[in-house]
Amino acid sequence: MRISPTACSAMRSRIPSRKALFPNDFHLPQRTPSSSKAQKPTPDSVYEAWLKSREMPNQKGVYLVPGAPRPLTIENAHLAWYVSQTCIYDLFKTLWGLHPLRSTFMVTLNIVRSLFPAFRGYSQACRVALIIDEFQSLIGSGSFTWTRLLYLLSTEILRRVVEGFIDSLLTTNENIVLGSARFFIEYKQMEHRVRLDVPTLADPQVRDLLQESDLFARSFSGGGFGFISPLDFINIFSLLIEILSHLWLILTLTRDASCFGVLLFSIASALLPFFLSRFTQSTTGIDNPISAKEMRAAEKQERMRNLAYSDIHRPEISLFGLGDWILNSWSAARKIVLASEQTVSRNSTVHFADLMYALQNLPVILILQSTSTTLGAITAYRSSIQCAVYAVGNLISTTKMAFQGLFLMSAFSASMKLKPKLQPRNEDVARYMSQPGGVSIDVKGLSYTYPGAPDPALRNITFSLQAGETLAIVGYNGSGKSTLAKILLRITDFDKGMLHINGVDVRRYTPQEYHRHTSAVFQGFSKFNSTVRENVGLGNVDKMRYKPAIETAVHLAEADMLVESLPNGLKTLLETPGFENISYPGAFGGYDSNASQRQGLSGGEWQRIALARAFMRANEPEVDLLVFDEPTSSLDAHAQNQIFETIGKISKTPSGDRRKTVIYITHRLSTARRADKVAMMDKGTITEFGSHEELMAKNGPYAALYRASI
Ligand SMILES: Nc1ncnc2c1ncn2[C@@H]1O[C@H](COP(=O)(O)OP(=O)(O)OP(=O)(O)O)[C@@H](O)[C@H]1O
Repeated sequence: MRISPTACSAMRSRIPSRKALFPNDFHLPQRTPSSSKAQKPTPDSVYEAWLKSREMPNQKGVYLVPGAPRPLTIENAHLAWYVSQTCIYDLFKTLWGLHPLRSTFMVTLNIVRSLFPAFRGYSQACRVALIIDEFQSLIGSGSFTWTRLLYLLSTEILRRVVEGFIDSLLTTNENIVLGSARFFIEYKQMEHRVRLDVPTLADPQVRDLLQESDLFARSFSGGGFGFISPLDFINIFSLLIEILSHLWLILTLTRDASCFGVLLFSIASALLPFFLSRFTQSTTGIDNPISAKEMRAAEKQERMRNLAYSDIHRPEISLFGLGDWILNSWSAARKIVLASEQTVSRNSTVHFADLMYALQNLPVILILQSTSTTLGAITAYRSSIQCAVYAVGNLISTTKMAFQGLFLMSAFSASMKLKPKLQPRNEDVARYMSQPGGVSIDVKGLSYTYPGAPDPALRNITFSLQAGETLAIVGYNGSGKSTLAKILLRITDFDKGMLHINGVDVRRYTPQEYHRHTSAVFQGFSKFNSTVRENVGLGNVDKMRYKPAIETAVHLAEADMLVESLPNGLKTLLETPGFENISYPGAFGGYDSNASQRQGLSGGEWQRIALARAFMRANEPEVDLLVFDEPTSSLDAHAQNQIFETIGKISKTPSGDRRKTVIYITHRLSTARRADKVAMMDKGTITEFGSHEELMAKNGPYAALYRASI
C-alpha cells in the first residue's frame, strides 16, 4: 500500500542535492534572534545584497566562506526578496530569448505536467481502486467480470504509455533548452573572467564573488537548471498545484466521519517523521555550523592531496622525504572530515518513519472492518494523502534551495557588473597617439602599496624618459623594480602621483589599447602547456598561423638551434613545470596520453621561448614600448650579448633612427651601461638617475654596486 516516493513527483529528480553544491568547508554564524529582528535598509545594489548576506551577525567585516548557506533570518529573507526582484526577471528573459519557442513549450508542458499528479492521482486512484475492488469481489463473492478487469488494466497501461511519451518529449526539449542555457552562462562567465584585470582580481571580496558565481554557473551542469532558475520557480508553482489537486481529491473522497479519522491520523503519522527529521537536522544536520577544527581539516586535506598529486613539488618531496608526512597529515585531516560527514548523514528518524508508515495501516484496517467502504477507495485515499504530504516536503526543500540559490544567482549577476579597475570611465578615455621614436614617460611622486601590505612597495618615484631612450633599472632585491615595470605596463595601478605616457595620463588609456603598443617579458613569465609554436605565437595571435613570423621571432631570440634540436621542431609539445598532468584520478580521462611526448626545457631555454614571444610582437610597427624584466638572467654571456644586440636592433629603424622606448631590469650591471639612462632603486624609491657615466662619476651606491658586480 505504501507508494514509492518517486512516483509521487517527477520533479524531484531535477532538484540537485544541496550537499553536492554547497561544499563542506563552510561555517555558519550562531543564530542571534535579536539581530535578525532589526530592520535593515534596502541594499543599493545586487552586490551589496550579496555582500550583506555573507556578513556574520555581530561581526562586522567577517564573512561566510564562499558557497556557505545563508542562515534563514528575517534580514536574509529581505535580501533574498530584493535579489529575486532585481535579478530573476532579467535572467529569465535572457534565457528565454535563447530558444523562445522551445522555452515556451517547456514552460507550458511543465505547468501542464504539474497538473498531472492530480489528474493521474485521480484517474490512477479510481482505476486502481476499481481494479482492487474487482479482486476484492473475486475473493469475497467469486463474482467478477474479466472483460471489465482487462479494460481497466489496459486503459491504465495506455495512460502510462502516453504519460511516458510526453515525459520523454519534455526531457528532449528540456535538454536542448538547458544545454543552451548552460553554454550561455558558462560563456558569460568566461567572457567576463578573461577581461578582469590584476587589481580587480586582487580584491578578496571579488575573488569570493567570482567563486560563488562559479558555483552558480557550475550548478547548471548538473543536468538541470541548477540551484535556482526559472524552472525551479515552475517547480515551486507545480508543487503548489500538485498539493491543491491532492487536497481536492482527498476532499471529494472524504465521505463520512470515519474517513475524517483516517485522514487526520494519516496526515499526522505522515507529517511526524518529516518534522522529526527537520528537528534532528537542525541539531545535527547540514545547517549546523562546521567547527573551526573541521574547517581547518577540510582545508588541510585538500592541501595535502594537491601536494601528493603535484609534479612541480615532486623533486623536493623526494629530496626531503615528505611522502610519509604528506600521508600522515592527509589521513589525520581526512578522518576528521569523514567523521563530521558521518554525523551529518546519520538520520535517526529513518526507522521511526518506517514504523509510522506501518502504523498508518492500522486505521485503514479498522475502517475497513467497521464501514462499507471498499479497499480500493481507501487505497486511493491513502495514496492521495501520502502524495500530498510528499509534495509538501518537496515544496519546503525546493523553497529552501531556492533561498540559498538566490544568493548564488546574486553573485552571478553582481559579477557580471564588475568593472575592471584599470578601465577608465567612458568620458575620461583618451585615444593613444603614437609619436615618433617611441613613448615618452613622465613619472612624478608615484607611490604604491600592495593590498594588505604594511609598507609601500614604491615611494615617491620621479623620473622622465624621452621617446626612444633606453632605461636600465637596477637595484637590490625587493627594491620595487618589477613593481615599477608592472605599473609602467599598466598591469598594476598606483595609489599616488602621476604617470604620463606621451603626455597623457596613463589612466585615461584603456588597458587593451595601451597594451597593443607594448611588449614585455616578465620576471615570472608564462610557460604555456602547449607547443613551441603556440608558446611563441601567443605574443601576436594574429600571426600565430604565419610560420615565417614565428621563425623570425625564434631567430631574434637566438632559439633557432634549440627548436631544431627538438623532436618535432615548432610542433614539439613542451612539458610545463607546474602543469599537473594528473590532478585527480578520473579527471580528464585519468591522464594525458600526450605526456610521454612532451619535451622538458632548461631555464635558459624557456627564457629564449619567452623572449621569442615578446619579439613576436615587439617587431610590429605599432609597438612603442618594450619592457624586459631580467630578460637574460638564465642565459650564458654569449647569448646575453646577442639578445641585447637584438633589442638594440629592434628599437631602431634600419637607418639607425630610434623607434621604440626600451626599459629593462637587470642585476647584471655590465648590461646596464648599454642604456641611455640608469635608475638605481633602493627601498621602493629611485635613489640615483642618470647615464652610466654620470652615476659612476657620482661614486654613489650605483658605482659601488657596479664595481662589486664586475
Ligand atoms: N603581490 C604582492 N603582494 C604584496 N607585496 C608584494 C607583492 N609583490 C611584491 N611585493 C613586495 O613589494 C616589494 C617590491 O617587490 P618587487 O618584486 O617589485 O622587487 P624587485 O626589486 O623586483 O625584487 P627582485 O630584484 O628580487 O626581483 C617587495 O618588498 C615585495 O615583498
